Amino acid sequence: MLQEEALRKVIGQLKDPFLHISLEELHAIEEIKIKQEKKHVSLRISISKINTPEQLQLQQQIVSLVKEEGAESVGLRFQELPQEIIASYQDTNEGESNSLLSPGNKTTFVAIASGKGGVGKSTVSVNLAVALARLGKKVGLIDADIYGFSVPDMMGITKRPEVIGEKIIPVERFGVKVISMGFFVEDNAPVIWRGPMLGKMLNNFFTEVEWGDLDYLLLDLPPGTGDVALDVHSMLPACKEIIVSTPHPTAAFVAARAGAMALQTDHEIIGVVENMAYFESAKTGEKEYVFGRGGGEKLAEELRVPQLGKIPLQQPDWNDDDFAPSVYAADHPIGRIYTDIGQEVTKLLPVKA
Ligand SMILES: Nc1ncnc2c1ncn2[C@@H]1O[C@H](COP(=O)(O)OP(=O)(O)OP(=O)(O)O)[C@@H](O)[C@H]1O
Repeated sequence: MLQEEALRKVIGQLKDPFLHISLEELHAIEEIKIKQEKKHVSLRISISKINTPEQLQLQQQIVSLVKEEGAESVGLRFQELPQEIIASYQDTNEGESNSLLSPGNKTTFVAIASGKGGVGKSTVSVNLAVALARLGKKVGLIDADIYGFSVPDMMGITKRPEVIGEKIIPVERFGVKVISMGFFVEDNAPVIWRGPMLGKMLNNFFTEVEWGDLDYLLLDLPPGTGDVALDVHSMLPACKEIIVSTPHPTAAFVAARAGAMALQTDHEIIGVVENMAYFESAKTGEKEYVFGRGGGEKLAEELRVPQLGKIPLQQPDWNDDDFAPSVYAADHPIGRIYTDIGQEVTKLLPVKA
């Protein structure tokens, strides 16, 4: 009697002729159908390149192994492995050539920084990433706020990244490819690692993650001017920066410190976003400047950069079917402001050809 499990085992040991990785590891055996009475086995197998002499050779090996298991006839169909899986193995085989950190890479890095916590830096990072994706750009987002990761929850991500071969596949949400420390700790446990380990973790986010082609990779930095911000500065010398502040003049003063550090490390600041700028009454349309006024202007002036936008105080309309607590819909007034900021970013930092 022909057994599917036994067939999977013997075929799984064969290797993809180009990647030299076993079919089992590649999850390449897509389908096995057995007709016991006719002793017929039909198979569907994925490989990295089809219609080649190597495919023919593999075909012969499979047919003879299946016959050794007792089959009298074998039907075999090949299909191509998904591109991201092929790329993930090619990357590890060909070293760092496709890495985001390699010199020829066309991705523009944009770090979102703030002088202190709680000003809405993560909210801005998430919504700017979504806005750029809505504008048709290929966007990645690294939640580099390694101690205080919040991006997965904010975007309503419940999945965890898949690991294929030696590569991590980012989770895609609203068209944005996301990686967060939150994916790699159990039960929301706080992260107590220190400097060097964190630097390594961040490095892994660049080298071990299969990002594919990206126009923009946004980094939600931890607040302040700590280790991780420094690591980003040294790892990504060409990284651009957006500074988020609240309108209070003191907040702007603290944010200027993050700005000063960016300048010291030659990171170009492209602009300032003032978050929680005002509260607009739904009834009268009157604006109340709850957290003060003028901080964004002051900061922009001090750093000699434009203000990219002012975001009022308001929560997104939560949608129970597609819950993402911090993502504003495209037609929400704040969603539109983010689209404008996204457009401004694409003008200041055009996609590299
Ligand atoms: N424009 C806004 N209107 C209403 N609530 C907001 C706005 N921006 C941010 N918030 C809320 O403020 C809180 C802090 O925001 P967020 O986590 O983005 O700040 P953060 O600067 O990244 O903080 P931390 O650096 O401490 O992680 C969150 O609860 C968020 O939902």
